[in-house]
Amino acid sequence: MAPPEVVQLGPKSTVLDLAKPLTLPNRAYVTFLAGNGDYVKGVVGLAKGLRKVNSAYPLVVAVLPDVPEEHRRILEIQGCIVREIEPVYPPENQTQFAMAYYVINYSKLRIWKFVEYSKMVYLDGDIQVYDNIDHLFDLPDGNFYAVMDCFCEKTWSHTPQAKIGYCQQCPDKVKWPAEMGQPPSLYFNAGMFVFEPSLETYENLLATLKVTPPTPFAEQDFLNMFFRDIYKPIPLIYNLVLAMLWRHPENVELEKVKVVHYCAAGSKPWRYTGKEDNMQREDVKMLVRKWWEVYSDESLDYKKPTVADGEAVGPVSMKPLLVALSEAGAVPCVTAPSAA
Ligand SMILES: O=c1ccn([C@@H]2O[C@H](COP(=O)(O)OP(=O)(O)O)[C@@H](O)[C@H]2O)c(=O)[nH]1
Ligand SMILES: OC[C@H]1O[C@H](O[C@@H]2[C@@H](O)[C@H](O)[C@@H](O)[C@H](O)[C@@H]2O)[C@H](O)[C@@H](O)[C@H]1O
Repeated sequence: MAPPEVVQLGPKSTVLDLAKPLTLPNRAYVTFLAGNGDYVKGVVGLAKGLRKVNSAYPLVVAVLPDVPEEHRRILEIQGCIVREIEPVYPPENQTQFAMAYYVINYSKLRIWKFVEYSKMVYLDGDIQVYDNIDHLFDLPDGNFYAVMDCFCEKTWSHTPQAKIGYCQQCPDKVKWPAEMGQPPSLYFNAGMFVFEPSLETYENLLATLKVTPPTPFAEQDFLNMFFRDIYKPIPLIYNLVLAMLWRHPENVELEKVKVVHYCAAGSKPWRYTGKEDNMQREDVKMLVRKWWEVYSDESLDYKKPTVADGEAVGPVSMKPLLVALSEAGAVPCVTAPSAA
């Protein structure tokens, strides 16, 4: 079976027509925060990680009403743009089909309403960015970009693919049997994706959800169904689902990974105890330490820029404009982030 076509990210080449007015691209990273628990630490870490890699775009945090004012203030002090959203619940009396813990994740769908942005990169709060990924915003419009997930963890034991040992990460190891029909469509992890906010898409998402019974992986299953025709896999360096380290080490070149997703049981750095399966692995312990190095680094705390600093006042950086101008040869070179 031919390996899935994974979008390759080549060097950026933008020719700018200076005759046209230069406008800052309205782009942003976005994450989702629910509850009054400790996920706020994950989001603070993400905000500091994006700053450490000189991301040109702000971080929007979509918060549910149950996120306390104190947590919202912490995020604003870290330069985040905090936006309250209403929860999204799947059809009544059917939520027992979704893993209860995931039902709240349907609320992620509200970010399609953020139409003041033309392109956004969604990142879960348990994700950390260790290398600049701004070039993802330049991927062609009209598609949904995300990294393929893995079906091998126990959380997938309910699925036909897990029952026969099939995984899209190694489709030739256990081939999908012809008698079971077509293999499952390529399936992405919904902890990270590149998308274009749109009211039309948003309305369509909610209308479709109303007639779609929940399934175990909640909004992740739903988004995979909804975007299956325009889903384009991108390399796993943009969302290393931690279990890939022990499930498919042959697919992982850890030194090239730009984004780490601490989604394996016990791997959330801010509550790490090392007691769960695989949590004593040297690579896991190194990645948890790496997360804490960013989270604890006070030099990465947000410092409100002033006009005197030559930066825009507020969380929007001048970098996109400077990069654009330098590519047009209009100002001394400001290097755009390297492509993957
Ligand atoms: O109590 C919660 C549970 C989830 N989340 C948000 O929803 C995302 C997805 O949930 P989780 O990380 O638990 O899913 P995983 O990727 O670990 O399966 C988190 O990263 C957070 O951004 C949250 O803010 N509070
Ligand atoms: O609500 C469903 C969630 O589904 C996904 O998490 C899963 C998935 O990655 C599995 O493959 C892992 O086995 C599992 O541990 C992990 O929790 C997304 O990361 C998360 O954002 C969210 O959409």
